[in-house]
Amino acid sequence: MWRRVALLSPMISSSSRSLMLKQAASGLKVGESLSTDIIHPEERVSPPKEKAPFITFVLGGPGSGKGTQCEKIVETFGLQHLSAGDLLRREIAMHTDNGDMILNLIKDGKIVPSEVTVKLIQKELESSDSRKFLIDGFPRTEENRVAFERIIRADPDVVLFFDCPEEEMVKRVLNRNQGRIDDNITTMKKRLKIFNALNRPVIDYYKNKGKLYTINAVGTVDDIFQHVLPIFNSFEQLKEGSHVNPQSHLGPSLVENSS
Ligand SMILES: Nc1ncnc2c1ncn2[C@@H]1O[C@H](COP(=O)(O)OP(=O)(O)O)[C@@H](O)[C@H]1O
Ligand SMILES: Nc1ccn([C@H]2C[C@H](O)[C@@H](COP(=O)(O)OP(=O)(O)O)O2)c(=O)n1
Ligand SMILES: [Mg+2]
Repeated sequence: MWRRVALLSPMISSSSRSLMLKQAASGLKVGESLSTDIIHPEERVSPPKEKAPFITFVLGGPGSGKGTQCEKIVETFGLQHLSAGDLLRREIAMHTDNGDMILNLIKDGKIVPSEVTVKLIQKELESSDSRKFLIDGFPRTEENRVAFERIIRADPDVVLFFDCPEEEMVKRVLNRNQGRIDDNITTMKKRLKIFNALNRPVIDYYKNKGKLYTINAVGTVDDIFQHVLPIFNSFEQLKEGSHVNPQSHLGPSLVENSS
């Protein structure tokens, strides 16, 4: 579990980490007392080097098909899907302390404070046994992005951007039929404005870092997935343990890595 990865957990201070390591080295369980605090360099144990988890951010306007493509990626490559929107909607459904605040923001097409969303994502990451994640609908703002870096202390390996014309996104959202409070034309117009103002800078940020894969999100679900496949196929660590043997039907030239 991620919880065990001291390197990625800002909640474990370096001093308590070193205490835990000393205790592990001496055969004591965490929590049992240690008689001395002095440890000689030659006695130091290195922490086991766990590989950082593989993180994909999935970006795109409302209705661009993020959730739909995530389902297909999960089926093929076995990544764990974390939808920021689903996590927030779960807070509303569970009537948590933040539930009403989240409901009002979502109804109005606005973005929930980053701290709230990142903490929800953090809980999921830390309680998961998976080592590869699809974080869908996040980061939606530069503030989201910076909060993730500060709290989770990790960077994405891949950033997918499903590029879809507004007209098509509006059509899809109005036909989504999932009973969502924000699937109406008034909220959708607000969401598109916020997407253009706040999500575009995040997309540009990852483009400049060479991590952005822009995918034309118009076409059938299967056609679009054919453009997603080669991206994930190019990462060896995703092939191990994937649910099916992923076949790449397209050459990489059809995927635009906008670096
Ligand atoms: N390629 C596509 N063509 C037509 N409709 C699509 C396509 N991909 C998804 N949809 C539909 O559009 C709606 C929005 O898709 P969804 O995956 O929820 O988008 P997002 O998560 O980006 O908001 C859903 O009803 C979905 O079934
Ligand atoms: N990082 C995020 C993700 C979603 N939200 C809120 C605001 C969004 O309009 C809603 C719905 O997000 P969701 O990703 O489910 O929406 P779409 O699938 O793109 O239609 O949740 C947020 O405040 N911050
Ligand atoms: Mg979605």
